[in-house]
Amino acid sequence: MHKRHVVCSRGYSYEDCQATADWLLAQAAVRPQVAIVCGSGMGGLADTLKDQVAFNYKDIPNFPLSTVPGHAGRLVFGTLKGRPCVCMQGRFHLYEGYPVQKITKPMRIFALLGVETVILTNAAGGLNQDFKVGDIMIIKDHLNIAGFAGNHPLVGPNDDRFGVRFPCMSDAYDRDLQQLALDVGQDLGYGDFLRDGVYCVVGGPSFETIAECRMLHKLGADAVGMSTVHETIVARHCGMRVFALSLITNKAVMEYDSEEKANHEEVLETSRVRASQLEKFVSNLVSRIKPSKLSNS
Ligand SMILES: O=P(O)(O)O[C@H]1O[C@H](CO)[C@@H](O)[C@H]1O
Ligand SMILES: Nc1nc2[nH]cnc2c(=O)[nH]1
Repeated sequence: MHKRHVVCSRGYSYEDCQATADWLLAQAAVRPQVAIVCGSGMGGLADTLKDQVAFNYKDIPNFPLSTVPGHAGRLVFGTLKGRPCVCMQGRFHLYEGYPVQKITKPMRIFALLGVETVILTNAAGGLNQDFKVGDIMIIKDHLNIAGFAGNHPLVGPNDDRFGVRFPCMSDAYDRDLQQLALDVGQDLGYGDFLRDGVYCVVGGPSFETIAECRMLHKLGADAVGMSTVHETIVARHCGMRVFALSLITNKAVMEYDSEEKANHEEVLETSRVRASQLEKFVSNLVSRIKPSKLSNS
């Protein structure tokens, strides 16, 4: 094989991830069981953690930097309803110019910190015509269009210490956690705006054309965004359970006579409106997740 075809693992290797995990373990006393990734405008989730120890991404060795408005760029350790957690206040996206291995590296670091469950949140455009702006969609499956073409986070040499070469993805989103989330949503009185569906990731940063929205909907997607799927794949590859949700921040434009135009300001505004309900939803969910091993934090 020619050299230029080899995906280099420098910067993303097991040893690189271990070095960052060791640095974090030396700085923070909390031993997180749950990791939470905040979607666009949802960084307030991290502020709900108690007894916080927080790091700016720029101060964490070998960590990427956040460049998107609504993604602060802080890793926050603390407890949520007594459960030790770590929260990414700001995630990384392909369109920021990072290789897919880099945007997913935090998942591997979380696994090495001892995290068992990852909760991924995102802002997404609603393709399902029954969805309304402000709905919360529990993700039951995904479409990884970029992955079909080879832009996949597990491309490159496989390190068996993380996981197997060919991981299964038919159980990517933990079914027990989906049911638990439905129960939590019902208990909180969120039934009217709680949905489930299929999330499709695109590369971005442009929002979709009308023809693209129609195509994605026909392919079976209920919501579209530019994140989450890569993180799910890497988290599952290294053995963590995944729960993911989309906040439907805007309706995908599907008609040529529509005056609607997708924009990031509307995305952030919808996140702001639903912020406190999302925070309640996630903290109640976290408090009801059963740890598979006892914590020593
Ligand atoms: O997926 P999150 O990080 O919530 O962000 C979503 O919102 C941004 C577009 O407004 C894109 O980055 C899209 O992926
Ligand atoms: N690709 C994409 N990402 C989003 N994030 C929030 N809304 C949207 C959307 O309509 N499309």
